[in-house]
Amino acid sequence: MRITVKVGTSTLTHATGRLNIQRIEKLCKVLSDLKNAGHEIILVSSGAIGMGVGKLNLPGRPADMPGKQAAAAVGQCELIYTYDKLFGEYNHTVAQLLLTGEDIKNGQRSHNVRNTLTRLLELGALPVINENDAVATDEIGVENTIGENDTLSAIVAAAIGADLLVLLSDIDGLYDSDPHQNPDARIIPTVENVDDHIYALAGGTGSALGSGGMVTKLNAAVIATSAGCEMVIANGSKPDLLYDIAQGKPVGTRFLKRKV
Ligand SMILES: Nc1ncnc2c1ncn2[C@@H]1O[C@H](COP(=O)(O)OP(=O)(O)O)[C@@H](O)[C@H]1O
Ligand SMILES: N[C@@H](CCC(=O)OP(=O)(O)O)C(=O)O
Repeated sequence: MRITVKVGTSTLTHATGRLNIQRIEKLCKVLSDLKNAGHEIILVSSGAIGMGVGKLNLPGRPADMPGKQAAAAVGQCELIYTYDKLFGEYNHTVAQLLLTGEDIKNGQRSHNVRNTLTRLLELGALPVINENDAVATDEIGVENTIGENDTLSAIVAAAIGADLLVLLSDIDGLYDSDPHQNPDARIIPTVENVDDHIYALAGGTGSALGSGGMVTKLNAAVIATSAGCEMVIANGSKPDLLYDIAQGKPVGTRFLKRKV
């Protein structure tokens, strides 16, 4: 299977913004193993701004655009260095792609991105993708904000014909209301159609370092499932779940392919 995995900031970093070493080590180990088992893996990783916050010892996520861009420029270095090191331990070769909205929207450039990704997979490399936050302010999906990787990962999954998109978050899946607001919230195991009723369940981000919340994950589900790619939201604190998800076992929330 061709699997795109998106990992959110809250999975990769502690509340301080510093790298969660145990978490990222486990994630790289499982992804390496899935690759060894014959799956093609594309990783869309957030965390540049979060890690920049940690590395620059900032008190929190910057509110202004230049502050976010500077944090991203610092944090992206640490992020890709860490992936290169950890995947390298399992003999996997990492490739970095930093994309802007223009790279995805513009016909020729999106064609170039698709060609590059396809060739990297043919070569056995593991593409690690993030938005080019240091230069892009016109991010994908929403105007005047920076970096929204839920949508980016769905666009990538659709463009390269992935079979499965997994969004690893700080929560087990889509609930019938935000569990951080409502302790009685219940998880929804399967979604057949992302309609207004489903959108009405989604709230914003639950952490200081995350950015999208559930709404952007539902936008991603629409893009992925319309392109024939199933999508699963699962808890990134347990990377082992990826084994079950790849086998189609019930984990988190699975969004089924749209029927045509
Ligand atoms: N209906 C819902 N079900 C689950 N989580 C929800 C819901 N509505 C809002 N959320 C919030 O979305 C958060 C996950 O998104 P986000 O903060 O962007 O994290 P990440 O960076 O890991 O993607 C959850 O922690 C939760 O607080
Ligand atoms: N591109 C940004 C994060 C974008 C994003 O969508 O963040 P998140 O909600 O943590 O997945 C970064 O690397 O910091």
